[in-house]
Amino acid sequence: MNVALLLARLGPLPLRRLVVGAAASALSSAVVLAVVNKAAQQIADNKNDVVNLWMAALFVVCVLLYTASESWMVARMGADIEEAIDGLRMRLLDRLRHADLWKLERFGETPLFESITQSCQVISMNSQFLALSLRSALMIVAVLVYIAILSPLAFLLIGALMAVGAVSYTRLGQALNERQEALNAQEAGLFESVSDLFDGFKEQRLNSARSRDLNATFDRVSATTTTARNEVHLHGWQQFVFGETAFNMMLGMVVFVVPNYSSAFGQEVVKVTAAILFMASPVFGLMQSMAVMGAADSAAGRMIELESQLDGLAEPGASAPPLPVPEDFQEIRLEGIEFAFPAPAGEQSFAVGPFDLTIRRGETIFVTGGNGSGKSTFIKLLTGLYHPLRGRLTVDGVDIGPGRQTAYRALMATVFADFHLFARLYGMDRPDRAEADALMRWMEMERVTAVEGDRFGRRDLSAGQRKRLGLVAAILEKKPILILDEWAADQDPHFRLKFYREIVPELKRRGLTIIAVTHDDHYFDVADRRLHMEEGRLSELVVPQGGAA
Ligand SMILES: Nc1ncnc2c1ncn2[C@@H]1O[C@H](COP(=O)(O)OP(=O)(O)OP(=O)(O)O)[C@@H](O)[C@H]1O
Repeated sequence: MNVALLLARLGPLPLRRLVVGAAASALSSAVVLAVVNKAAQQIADNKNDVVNLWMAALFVVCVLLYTASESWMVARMGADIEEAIDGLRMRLLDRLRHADLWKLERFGETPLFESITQSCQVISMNSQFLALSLRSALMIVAVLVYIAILSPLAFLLIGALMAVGAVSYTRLGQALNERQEALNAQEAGLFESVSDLFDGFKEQRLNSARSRDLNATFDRVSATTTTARNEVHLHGWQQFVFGETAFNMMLGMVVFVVPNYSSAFGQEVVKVTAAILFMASPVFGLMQSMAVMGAADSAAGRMIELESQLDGLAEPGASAPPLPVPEDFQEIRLEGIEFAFPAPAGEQSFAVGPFDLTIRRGETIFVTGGNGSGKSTFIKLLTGLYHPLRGRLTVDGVDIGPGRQTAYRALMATVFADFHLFARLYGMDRPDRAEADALMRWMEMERVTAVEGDRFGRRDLSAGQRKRLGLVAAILEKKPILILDEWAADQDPHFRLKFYREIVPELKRRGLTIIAVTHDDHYFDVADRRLHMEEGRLSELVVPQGGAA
């Protein structure tokens, strides 16, 4: 039981509380049955309707005990399961924050997103059924014990019928689970197609052939999802009807089979029949909650499995004790650094390096090269986001091993080509108001939005405007190294000129080491050095002298 495993992570107390609550609830309601049967028999034996007040008092106590234990158990269980989900969700997010970029890219974000949002919801909505299942199961056991006391033969026959029924019911449940898994896979496909529609909305609106083709795919995926869902409903009902039939068979056995083998049974038949009817609520409750629990349980299983998968995505040496890297470094050196993307079968893998390079403090370095030549991959290696297959990275001769990765990355502020503008300026407590305003004016953004506290007032901006805010945030970080990947690609000619002729030189004057990937050959003269990438190989080219536009 994955939900129980999840609960067990909080320590033994929640599971103990669950068992105690379920046992108290089951026992008190079984005693209610025994008291009612006994009182009814007393009235029948005495042939009068005098009420036994002791019995009445015991009845009231048991009903109150049942109500209190049931309410307490479900409320506690809800709180405990929410705490367990919160703990697991935070562990998943923590592992995700510390995941290795390259491994994460290969893993893909869909299972993570699905698990952290939908699975938590499914567990949270259905987990109280674990308490109800346990209570129902214990109640069935208590009633069976009561039947055993009344008539051992009836108990044996009913017990045997229930055992056979339970095995068949579980088998039907397994078949249902397989169909549920198939449905989950179909729904994931549907989700992917809908994401495609959102992500490519403009493209499909402009091209009716593409739109029709996309619709045909929806049609197919939606139809197979519907068939899978129908299968699940059908098997769910078949399982339920089987359960009801087995229950009716028990009643029939009590009145049509047991009396043939026990002459004394005549005195207990009414009580046993009442006991079986009393079992209807826990039996059907158990059947229903098992079906619902299946979804919660497989969601919990997915989350637990994802947790261990995320363990596998951890950065090599992530647990090494953190070591410092000098902020006033003089040079970063790459020696024989190599990296390769594994290729699908039959295709050639893309490899970069070996890179042998020294970057001196305060230099402005442009990285140029054609599309797909490996510039972004080089930047990911330089920033320590990708780990080289071979080679070493040093800062002032100190190896950037696992323990120094965090301090090394902390030297850099970046605006990647696919950068994300965060909702808040995370990691910056209170950016200096005057400095932030001056930067907004420098980026010619003061009429568009402003830094308000620790966030930008607006984020619904054009690609070029968002890049300007990204640069404001990067400068506010006050890191000695600034890394920009095709920053100016989205800028208009006026601001592109300003960026290369004014902003970059001023940032260099302030002492920043700037490494910028660029295709803007009009401005290559701005750099101190130009590194050129071709098919994963880096060479240094001569920088042209002086330019005006
Ligand atoms: N996550 C990845 N998985 C597999 N291959 C990748 C991955 N990222 C990049 N590549 C491959 O590496 C090569 C270089 O990609 P990279 O993004 O470094 O090029 P680039 O020079 O920055 O290109 P552009 O100028 O178009 O941005 C590409 O051919 C691409 O197929």
